[in-house]
Amino acid sequence: MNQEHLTLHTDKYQINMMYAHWKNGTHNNVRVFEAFFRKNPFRGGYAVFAGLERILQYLEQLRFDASDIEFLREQEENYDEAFLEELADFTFTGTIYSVKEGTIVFPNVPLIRVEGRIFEIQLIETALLNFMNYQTLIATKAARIKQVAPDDTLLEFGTRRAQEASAALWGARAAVIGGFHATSNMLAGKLFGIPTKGTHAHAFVQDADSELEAFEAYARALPDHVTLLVDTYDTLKSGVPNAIQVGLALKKQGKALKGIRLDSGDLAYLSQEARKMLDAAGLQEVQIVASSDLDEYTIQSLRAQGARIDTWGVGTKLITAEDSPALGGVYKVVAKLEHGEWKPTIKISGNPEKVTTPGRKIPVRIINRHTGRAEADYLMNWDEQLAGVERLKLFDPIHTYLHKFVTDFDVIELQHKVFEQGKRVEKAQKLQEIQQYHATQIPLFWNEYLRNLNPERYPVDLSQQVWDTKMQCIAEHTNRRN
Ligand SMILES: Nc1ncnc2c1ncn2[C@@H]1O[C@H](COP(=O)(O)OP(=O)(O)OP(=O)(O)O)[C@@H](O)[C@H]1O
Ligand SMILES: O=P(O)(O)OC[C@H]1O[C@H](OP(=O)(O)OP(=O)(O)O)[C@H](O)[C@@H]1O
Ligand SMILES: O=C(O)c1cccnc1
Repeated sequence: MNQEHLTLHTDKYQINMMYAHWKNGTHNNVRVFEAFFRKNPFRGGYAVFAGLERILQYLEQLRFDASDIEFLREQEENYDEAFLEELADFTFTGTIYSVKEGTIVFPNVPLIRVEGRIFEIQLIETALLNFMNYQTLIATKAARIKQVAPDDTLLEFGTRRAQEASAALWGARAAVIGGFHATSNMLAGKLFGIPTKGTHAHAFVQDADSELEAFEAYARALPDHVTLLVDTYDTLKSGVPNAIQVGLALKKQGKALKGIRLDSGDLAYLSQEARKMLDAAGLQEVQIVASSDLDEYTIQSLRAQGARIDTWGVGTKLITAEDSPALGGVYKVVAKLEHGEWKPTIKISGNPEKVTTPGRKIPVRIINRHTGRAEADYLMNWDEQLAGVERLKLFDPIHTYLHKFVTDFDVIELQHKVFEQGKRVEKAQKLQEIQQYHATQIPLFWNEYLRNLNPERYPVDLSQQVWDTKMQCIAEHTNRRN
């Protein structure tokens, strides 16, 4: 995926702003933008950050080629030739700090901080949010599914229903970050090193003269990986008995039937009955795979009903994030470099939740040493220090009278440098390592913040300095208006 040319994968207004800055001589001004989201998806309590790898690949290839320049010339007669010449020499020279993929994250925590020339860092907003928002959404959905079936095998089956190819591929990768074990998408397997898995479709059964012949033919071809789809005609009267016949024949050859797949009907009842039939035939090792519009709700219900399902194939509802189809991540300017100093900048809104938090900030996670659990995320100014602080006041940034003190705590920095003056400084991490890292995040949080249904709001607090700066900025703007 390294070779994708996505420079014009941006909104026209970004290029218009670049042009207006260039025309007015402000294009070299250095600014800081932060990417964050305001509301958790799926009415949940958290999200799982993903999308960074694609953002880094995109930034590495960010050049306007001759056809891009020609297209811009055609699209906008106001663009000067000298501007287009400037674009021909464009490279990204900014510096970026980011949360690691797989990190459990919360609303209003800066996930990515981008610093550099406004000319460059304005351009990348659209693509950066596109990648972050989609992949974070899918990784989160996957994590929610993992939560209800932590010890079962989870297969990503969504490609045919995904919103086109990139979503299928990067969605499969995001699903693995959230805890899925394998994908049916072969290209995702090849590109990202994801294990691939597959059974067969109804078409293969319909193509043969009988279900049994289809099963036998399939087992002859792939004797080491036979999972048979048993619901084409009648699951319990035909599919399972035929699968058992093939399973017993494979056993005689010293091989084994790996599984059967249920794809319709009452999956709780059918899996229980199929389990009994397989066990009675001495095929205890045969696994039961289920698919059919599954998500965390159906899987949880099926498990509560005592379904005997070992492996879940999850497609549409995962890859399209069906019940929460977009994450509303935003990219906001928070500081300007003026005479060598970072000056905070704010966006005021009638909606208090949309007022931005100004300043070049560092997000940290406060871990209680006694419990080993996270107390809150804490946003502080880049030049603030927590080393030596013994008693830290945490207060709610909206209802400031709500506060607590923490005394014995560790501090985890959430962001690290991934791009430095235009050079990638973060190597691509193995996907399995990202998945493992994600898994190690879970015990850091009380279950009340992570549970799927009606979770508590995890505290994301501001340091006194950041809060004071915000109030000052609001006051300055209010005074200017009056
Ligand atoms: N025991 C169960 N409890 C709760 N939900 C179930 C149970 N069994 C199946 N489901 C879910 O109910 C839905 C059933 O879908 P639907 O009625 O469209 O048909 P189907 O049985 O899958 O058949 P077909 O695919 O032929 O349309 C699916 O989302 C499935 O995951
Ligand atoms: O249900 P999902 O979570 O999306 O999982 C993927 C679905 O894709 C296949 O169905 P197919 O395209 O053959 O159509 P179907 O819905 O009629 O089974 C498979 O049999 C699953 O049912
Ligand atoms: O391998 C399977 O069973 C599969 C793959 C994609 C979609 N549905 C099922």
